[in-house]
Amino acid sequence: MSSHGEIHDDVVLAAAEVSLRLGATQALDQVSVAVRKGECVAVVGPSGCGKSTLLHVLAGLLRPDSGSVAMKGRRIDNSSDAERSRLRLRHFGFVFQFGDLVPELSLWENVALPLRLAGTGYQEARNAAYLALEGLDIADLGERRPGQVSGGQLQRAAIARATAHRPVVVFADEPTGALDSKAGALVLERLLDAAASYHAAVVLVTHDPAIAAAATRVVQMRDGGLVADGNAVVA
Ligand SMILES: Nc1ncnc2c1ncn2[C@@H]1O[C@H](COP(=O)(O)OP(=O)(O)OP(=O)(O)O)[C@@H](O)[C@H]1O
Repeated sequence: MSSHGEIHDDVVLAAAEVSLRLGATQALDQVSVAVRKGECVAVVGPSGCGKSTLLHVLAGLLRPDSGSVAMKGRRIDNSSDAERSRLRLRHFGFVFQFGDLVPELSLWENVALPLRLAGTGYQEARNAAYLALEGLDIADLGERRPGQVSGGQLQRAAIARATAHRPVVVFADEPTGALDSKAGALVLERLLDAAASYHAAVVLVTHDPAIAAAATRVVQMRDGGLVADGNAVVA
């Protein structure tokens, strides 16, 4: 039995005392954090404090040097690269600042891509993609390529792609960074709505206090460690 066995059922993702050295930097130092179903955890702190590294470790993109990461009580940090890729495709969604949609594919094909890679059939993936685009009010742009839509529409397509397969956790690293604050708040609202519609948890890295205020919980980092973990003041 892992050390996560006793954790409450609502915990979908838990890091226990994770440490990771990157080059000469102790990027993570004994960090423990649990993410519960349906909550939005904002990870904040000064540049270089380890926010993105924590997100990457929680998402199974990086392996910690020590400590453990578990999804729904099952260790993921010590599984093979192939297993972690499969897990990410099926159970996690990602939204990054500089959107990484494939330029040669239409928006709906981009949204369907994680589903197709996870083995979903063409028609089912297409339907799920259009449903997600519909939810973000851009179904009419489904046939366009990323180069043929605005920045805000691109962000919405990225949210559709991150949520169409109904992941357990959506990871967002500065998802609103390239937008002005009004557009940024709207994008975040859409992300939280999309996640809330099926109780997905959101782990959000941001340097923007206004964005963090929309989260249900704020985790503050400094020098690779957590310095605060508590409820956000909801504006
Ligand atoms: N591949 C790497 N090799 C060496 N050091 C790294 C590497 N990646 C990150 N670091 C260092 O690890 C620390 C944590 O980086 P990380 O990107 O997690 O910080 P962050 O809080 O997300 O920063 P920012 O807000 O500026 O994006 C930083 O000091 C960074 O310079």
